Amino acid sequence: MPTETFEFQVEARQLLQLMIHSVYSNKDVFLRELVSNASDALDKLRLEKLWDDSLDADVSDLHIQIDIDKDARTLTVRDNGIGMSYDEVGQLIGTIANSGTAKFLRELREAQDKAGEEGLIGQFGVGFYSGFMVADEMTLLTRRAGESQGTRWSSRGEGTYTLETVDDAPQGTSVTLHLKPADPENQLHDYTSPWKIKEIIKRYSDFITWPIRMVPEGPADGSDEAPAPETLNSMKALWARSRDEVSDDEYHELYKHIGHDWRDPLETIRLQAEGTFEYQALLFLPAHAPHDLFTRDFRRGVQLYVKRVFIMDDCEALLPPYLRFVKGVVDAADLSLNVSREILQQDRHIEMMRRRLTKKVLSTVKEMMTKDRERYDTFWREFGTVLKEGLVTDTENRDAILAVASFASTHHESEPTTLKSYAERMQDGQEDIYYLTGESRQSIENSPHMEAFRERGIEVLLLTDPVDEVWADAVGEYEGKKLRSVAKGQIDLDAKDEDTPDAEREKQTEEYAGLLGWMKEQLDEDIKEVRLSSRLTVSPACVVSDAHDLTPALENMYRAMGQEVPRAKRILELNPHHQLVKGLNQAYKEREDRSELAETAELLHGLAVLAEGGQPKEPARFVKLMADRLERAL
Ligand SMILES: Nc1ncnc2c1ncn2[C@@H]1O[C@H](COP(=O)(O)OP(=O)(O)OP(=O)(O)O)[C@@H](O)[C@H]1O
Repeated sequence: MPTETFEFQVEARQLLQLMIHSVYSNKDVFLRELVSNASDALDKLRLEKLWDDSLDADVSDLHIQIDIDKDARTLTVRDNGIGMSYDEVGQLIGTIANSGTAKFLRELREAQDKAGEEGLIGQFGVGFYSGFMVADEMTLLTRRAGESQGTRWSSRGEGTYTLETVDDAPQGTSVTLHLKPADPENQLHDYTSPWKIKEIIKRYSDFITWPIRMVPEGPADGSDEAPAPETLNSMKALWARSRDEVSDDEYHELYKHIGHDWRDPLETIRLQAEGTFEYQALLFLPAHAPHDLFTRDFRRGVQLYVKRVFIMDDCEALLPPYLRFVKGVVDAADLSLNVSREILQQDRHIEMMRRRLTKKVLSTVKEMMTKDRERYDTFWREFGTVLKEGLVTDTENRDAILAVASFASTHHESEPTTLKSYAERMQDGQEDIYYLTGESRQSIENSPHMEAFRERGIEVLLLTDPVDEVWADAVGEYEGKKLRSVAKGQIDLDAKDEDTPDAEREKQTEEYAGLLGWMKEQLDEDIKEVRLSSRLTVSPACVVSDAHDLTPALENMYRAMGQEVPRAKRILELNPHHQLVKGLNQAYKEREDRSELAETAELLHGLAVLAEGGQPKEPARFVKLMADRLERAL
C-alpha cells in the first residue's frame, strides 16, 4: 500500500498547535506520557496472551527501551507490547476521541490571557501529542501482536500525517522524536542526554512495573561491543512499600499514571490487610471531578493486581458506584491470575475487601473534615453529589456518609453546614430538620414555602442536586430528628406560637370554609385540597405536596428514567392575611355569578406554581387570562 496522507481532525489540529507553541513550562513530562502508553500496551498484551494462549506474540521479555541517537538528534521510546493495527493508528492517533480533551480545548480558546492558558493546559493529559512539545517531527512504527504487517505513522505536527504499511516491523510500538534544538531558557532540555533521561524516568516513571531500559553511552575503553542496556526504574510497587520509604511525589506520579490526570490528587489512602486474605491498596481521591462522572459509560473503579501483576483496569467490584471517582490500585495475594469480572462480583473475599475499602475511604473523608476543612470543602464540592447517591444505595454506610455530608443552608450564605451543626443550632421546641429542594439556591430562597421559616428565623437546608429529593426521602431522619421538606405536608410552625391562638384559627377556618370548598371544585383536575396556610407571610398562595407524595421534580426524574408514574394532585394553600385572598373571599360571598372568580382561582393557582419554579399547566391560557386582567386594570 502506498504512503497515504491524511488530515488531522479539527480538535487534534488545535491540540497540536498548542503543543507546538506550548506554553506549558514543564516539557519533561512528554516522556512520562510515552512511557505510560508503552506500559499500558505491555499490560494489554500480557492480558491478551493470558486469555488467548494461541495469540502469536512473544511475551518472554516484555519491556520498554529508550534509545538515543545524538547525531541524528532522535529519541525513541520502544515497547514490545500490544501494538496497533493500521486502522487503530488512524483512529487513536489521528483523532481525539476523548471528549474531555475537546472540552479542554474549548475552555482554552475562551481563556483570554496567557496565565489562564497555562493553568488550563496543566490540568489535562494530552498523551501522545505532548511529544510535539520537544520534537518537530514524530514517527511511530507499530505492529499489532498477532498480525504480520506493521504501520508507520509520521507527522510534523502540522495539518497532516502520513500512514503506510510496513513488512518488517517488530511487535509493539516505537515512537521516534526528532528533537527540536535544546533551549534550556524555555525549559527545552537536551533530551539526547542520557543523564537527563535517567533523571526524568526516575522522577516520573520509577514505579512502572515493566523494565525501562537504556543502553548507556559507548564504552570508554574503545571496544566495539555495545554495552548491555541498564534498567532505569526500580519497578517497585509503591503500594507494597512502607509509607516512610515513599515520597508524596512518588505517590502523586503513580496517581497521574493510573488516573490519567495531570494534577496531584487531593488525598492518598494506604491500606494493608493481613491474615487469611491478604491485600494492599493504594487509593487516591482526585482533586477535580472528571467531566464525565455522571455519564453512563464513565469508566469507574480501581486497578486490580494479583501479586504485583496487573489484572484489570476499572475493577468495579472493588468499590460501590458512589465511590466511582476513587482511583488507585488494589493488589490481592490470593486471587487467580485468570480471575474474571463475573467471578469477582460473586467472590466473598472481594465483597469483604469492598466493604473495608469503602469504610476506609469514608473515614478518610471524615478525617479530612476535622483536620483540614479546606481540603474537605474541595472534596465535597467536587464529589458530594456522587457521594449522596450512597445515602440511597448503601444503607450499611448511611450514617458514615451523613456524617461527612454538608449542605447549603439559610444559616450562612456560602458556608455549607453538616447535619450535626444544624441540629446543634435548632431552636427550642423545633423537632424537625427542614429542607427545601429546587433548581438553585436563589430560586429556593425566593420560594413562597420559605416565608414563615424566614420570618421565624428557622434554618432550612437548601438542596439543589437532583439526588437530594431521593436521599432525603429515603433517609427520613438524622439522629432521631425527622427530615422534613418545607414544601410537603402540613407545616404548623404556629403550634407552639402564642401569636395565633386556636380561637382565631377556628374563626378563620369558618370564614373561609365556603371559598376553600368552592375553589377545590374549580381546580379539581390538579388540586386535591385547598386550605389555609401557616407557611405564607408575603405571597397569596403556594402549592405543596402531601407528606408521602412524590414532588413534581421527582415525578419528572422518574419519567426521564422511563418509569410511568401517575401525576399526583397537589394541595393549594392560601394566605388568609393577604389582601388578594381576603378580597377573593369577600367577592365569593357577595357574588351570584362566579365565572370571573373562577378565572381568578385559576390564575392564583398558576401563580403559585410559577413561584416554586414550575410551569402552569396551560401556559398560553395562563398568559391570556393574565393579559386580560392587566388590560382591565389600566
Ligand atoms: N505505545 C503504544 N502502544 C499501543 N497503543 C498505543 C501506544 N501509544 C498510544 N497508543 C494508543 O493510542 C491511544 C491514544 O494515546 P494518547 O496518549 O493520545 O491518549 P491516552 O493514553 O488514551 O490518554 P492520556 O494520555 O490523555 O491519558 C491510547 O489510548 C492507545 O490506545
